[in-house]
Amino acid sequence: MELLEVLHSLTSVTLLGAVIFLLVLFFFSRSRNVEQRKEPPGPRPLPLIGNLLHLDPMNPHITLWELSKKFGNVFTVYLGPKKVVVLAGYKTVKQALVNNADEFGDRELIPILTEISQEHGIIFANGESWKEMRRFALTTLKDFGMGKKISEEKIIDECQNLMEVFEQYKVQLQEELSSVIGNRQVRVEDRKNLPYTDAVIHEIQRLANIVPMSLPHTTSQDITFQGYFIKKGTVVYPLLTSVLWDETEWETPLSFNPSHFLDKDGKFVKRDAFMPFSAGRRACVGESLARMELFLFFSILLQHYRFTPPPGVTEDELDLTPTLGFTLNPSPHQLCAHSRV
Ligand code: HEM
Repeated sequence: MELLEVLHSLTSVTLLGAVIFLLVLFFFSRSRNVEQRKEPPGPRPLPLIGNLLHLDPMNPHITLWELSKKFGNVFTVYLGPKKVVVLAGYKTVKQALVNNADEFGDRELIPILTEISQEHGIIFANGESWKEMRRFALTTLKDFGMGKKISEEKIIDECQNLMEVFEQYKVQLQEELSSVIGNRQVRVEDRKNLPYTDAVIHEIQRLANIVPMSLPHTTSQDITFQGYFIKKGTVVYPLLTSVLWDETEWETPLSFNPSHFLDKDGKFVKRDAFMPFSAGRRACVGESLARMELFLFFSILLQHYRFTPPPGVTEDELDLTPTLGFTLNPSPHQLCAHSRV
C-alpha cells in the first residue's frame, strides 16, 4: 500500500515536472520565434475595426504618411480586421518593388473583382495568366503604336475636339503663344526641346500624386524585409505619396517647383524618386501612352489657351483639394480658357 502511494506521488511529481518543462520549452521557443519573426510595428488595433479610427477617411494616404513618421518605413495597420503592411519612402518602396520584385510582386485579389474578371485581365490577376496578359497588353500597345505616329495623331485629334469644345464658349484671346512652341503643331519629338514644359508636367504629376497608395500588392512568399518578418499573402501598400513627397529626395516636397526636374542650365533632369506609375514587375502598363497623352494634351492646350479662374474668383480662392475615389481626382470647378490665337 505504502509502495503504491510512493509510486503515485512519484508519478504526480514527474507529471508536474514534465508539464513545467514543456511550459518553459514552449515559452522559450515562442519568445525565440517572436524574436526571429519581428513583425512591422504599428498603431495598436481595436478588435474588429482595427486602426480605422486612426485613418482620415477622406485622406487615408496622408494619415498613412504621417504614421510612417512615427512607426518607420515598414509598418502595419489594420483596416478593420485586414492586416496591411505599408511601405513608405523612396528607398524602401524601391527596395521592395524593384530589388525584391518577386516577393512583393503579387496583386491583392479582391473577391468581387476576381469573381467578375474570373482572374483574367491584368490589374487584378496573378500567376501565369497575369504574365501572359501583361505581355500581350504591352505588345499590343506597341503594335497599336504607343509612342509612335498612329497614337500621336489620335491624341492630337482628341485634343482638337477638346479645343473645339472650348471654342464653343467663345473664350477670349489674352496671351501670346508660348515662345517655345510657336504656331505649328506640337509633336512628341518636341518634348526634348521643351524642358520647362516637360518639367512642369512632371512636377504636376509629382505633386498631384493621383494614385497615392498605388494598387494593393501581396507578398508571394514569406520574406524578412528590413529586419521585419512579412508572411506570404500579406497585403502590402506601396505608399506612393511618401515617395513623391519624400523629404529626403525633393528640395521642396510640398510645393510646386518645376526646378525639381531642371538642372542649373535649365535642362530637363530625370529623378529616380519620380514614381507616379509605381515600379517593378507590376508597374503601370500604360506609362508610355499616358506620358505621351499628358505631354500632347498639356502642351497643345497651353499653346492655344491661357487658363484663369472664373470672373470674381482669385487663384488663391480656387479649391484644389482632390476628391478620393479609385484615384485622387480634381473636384469639379470652373475655369476660363482664353484663346491665345
Ligand atoms: C497618368 C496616368 C496613369 C497613372 C498615374 C497610372 C498609375 C498606375 C499605378 C500607380 C499602377 C499600380 C502599379 C503597382 O501595382 O505597383 C498602375 C497599374 C496599371 N496601369 Fe496605370 N496609370 C496611368 C495610366 C494608365 C493607362 C493609360 C493605362 C492603359 C493603357 C494603364 C494601365 C495599367 C494597368 C493594366 C495596370 C496594372 C499592371 C499590373 O498589375 O501588372 N494605366 N497604373
